[in-house]
Amino acid sequence: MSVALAEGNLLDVVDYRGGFRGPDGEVTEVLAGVSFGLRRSTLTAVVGETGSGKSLTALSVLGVQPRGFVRTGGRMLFDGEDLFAGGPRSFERVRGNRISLVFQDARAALNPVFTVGHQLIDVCRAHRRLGRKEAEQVVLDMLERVRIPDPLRRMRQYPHEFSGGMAQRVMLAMALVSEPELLVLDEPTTGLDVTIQADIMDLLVELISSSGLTACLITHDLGVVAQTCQDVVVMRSGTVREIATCEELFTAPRDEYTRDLLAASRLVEAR
Ligand SMILES: Nc1ncnc2c1ncn2[C@@H]1O[C@H](COP(=O)(O)OP(=O)(O)OP(=O)(O)O)[C@@H](O)[C@H]1O
Repeated sequence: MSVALAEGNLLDVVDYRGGFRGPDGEVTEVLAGVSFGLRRSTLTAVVGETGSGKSLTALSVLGVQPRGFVRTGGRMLFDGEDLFAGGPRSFERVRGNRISLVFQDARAALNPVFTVGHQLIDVCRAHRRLGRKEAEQVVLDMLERVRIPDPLRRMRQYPHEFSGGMAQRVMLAMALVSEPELLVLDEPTTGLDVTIQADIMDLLVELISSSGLTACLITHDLGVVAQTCQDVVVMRSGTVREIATCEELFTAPRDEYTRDLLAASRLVEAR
């Protein structure tokens, strides 16, 4: 599926292709021409069955594809600049800075030997020119914004002292402390209790709308998509099957695969 580049998109993924090299040296394509755009200040969901290429696409936006992945074509236009054309340096310049990633396993992403405050302050100072005291204040404010109770005490604690939901809030704070323009969220609430998932999604929606962020949410949960997202990209087998506004997708899906996906999700809900 091809898309016209829309004026004003923060990110355009254009005919992005790639795969993994097998023992015979041949590349087996798992992304077979992915194209979609992210409108500014909009939350876009990327949905699709397991193995459809959602995570690989998301990781590629940050230039952190898994070892063995080979790009065979396509462009990644961030704010008009083709990140691939500039090589690894282009990705290094924007990663963690203008583009942040939150993924599923928050505690695995935190370093167990440093306090949470120490890690957040380090990230803050790596991306913003702030003195230690100023960075501490920014981190404290951010922990409040992600609704961590008693943030000053929490800053002195280690990751193992945080529950899964609280650790995910810390990851959100870490992603936001550099004031990114684009936030990529890869299954950010999978593995958490249902009520905590809902809390985190509420928080995300509030942060996104209050800060004008552009965000891309990879998820299996169509219920979450219906409640939170404005745009939806449906992927299957390394291709984009449908791009629609959330309203269009749920009321008048155009693609047969989208209709199957919606029907399967309703079956799960009905159980
Ligand atoms: N490191 C790897 N080595 C080989 N193949 C891989 C690797 N990572 C992903 N793949 C393959 O690439 C394809 C796309 O994977 P990807 O993780 O992007 O799917 P996904 O849509 O995010 O799935 P899920 O919803 O299960 O996370 C799959 O067929 C997967 O098996």
